[in-house]
Amino acid sequence: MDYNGDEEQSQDYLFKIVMIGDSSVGKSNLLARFARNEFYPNSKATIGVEFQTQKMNIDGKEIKAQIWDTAGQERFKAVTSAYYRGAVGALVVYDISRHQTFDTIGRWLNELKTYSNMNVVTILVGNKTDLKDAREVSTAEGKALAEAQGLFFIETSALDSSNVAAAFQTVVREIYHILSRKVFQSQEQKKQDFSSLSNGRKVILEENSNGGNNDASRYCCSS
Ligand SMILES: Nc1nc2c(ncn2[C@@H]2O[C@H](COP(=O)(O)OP(=O)(O)OP(=O)(O)O)[C@@H](O)[C@H]2O)c(=O)[nH]1
Repeated sequence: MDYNGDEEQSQDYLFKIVMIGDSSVGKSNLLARFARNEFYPNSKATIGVEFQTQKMNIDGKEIKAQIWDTAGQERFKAVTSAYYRGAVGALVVYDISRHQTFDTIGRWLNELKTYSNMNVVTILVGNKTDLKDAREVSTAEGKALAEAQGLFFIETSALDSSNVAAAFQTVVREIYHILSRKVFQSQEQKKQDFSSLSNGRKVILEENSNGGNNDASRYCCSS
């Protein structure tokens, strides 16, 4: 086919997203609300690791988000490096009604930096906004930390559903846009390389749309 930049249309995208944050901030319930529209008022602490694959539509394109949830409690924590391996997005969650869960965000970000090997698209999530009277972390405080650390920011409630889908969509959309830019840039680069090689003659490139060795594949993991 002509090298027209459309070959990515036929690719499937699978993005690994990890959820981190202290115990009981609501990670499992955010995922349950997003993936199944469910909420558990008395959910138990996560033991080990769970994940859900969720189909999403971004810019008319079907994308699968493989969302990983692990225990915030140290004693239940699964093997850290395996949990982070291949992650391209992260939700770092705290509970707006417990300031101590906000104080540990720096530690979670350090862990993310240590174990993930590329620039992970990260959103800071202040959960439990339905607990208005018990709020201990202001929106301004959350926003300021996110800005200082270069993160996206959102406040959510898994209980009343507010902003839950938006939190996941923000991360997945940004990953998809970064990936699209990278694919576009590498295509432009290839075009330039070939036009200089062709010495002005017309060159038609054959591209294998399923070729694994491209920028897109680095953003994906196997299903
Ligand atoms: N009011 C309110 N409670 C919530 C919300 N999200 C979660 N909870 C409650 O908070 C508790 C802990 O929620 P989980 O989702 O299990 O928290 P977690 O972060 O996954 O906890 P670990 O598995 O221990 O890491 C449960 O009792 C939930 O019902 C929310 O948005 N609002």
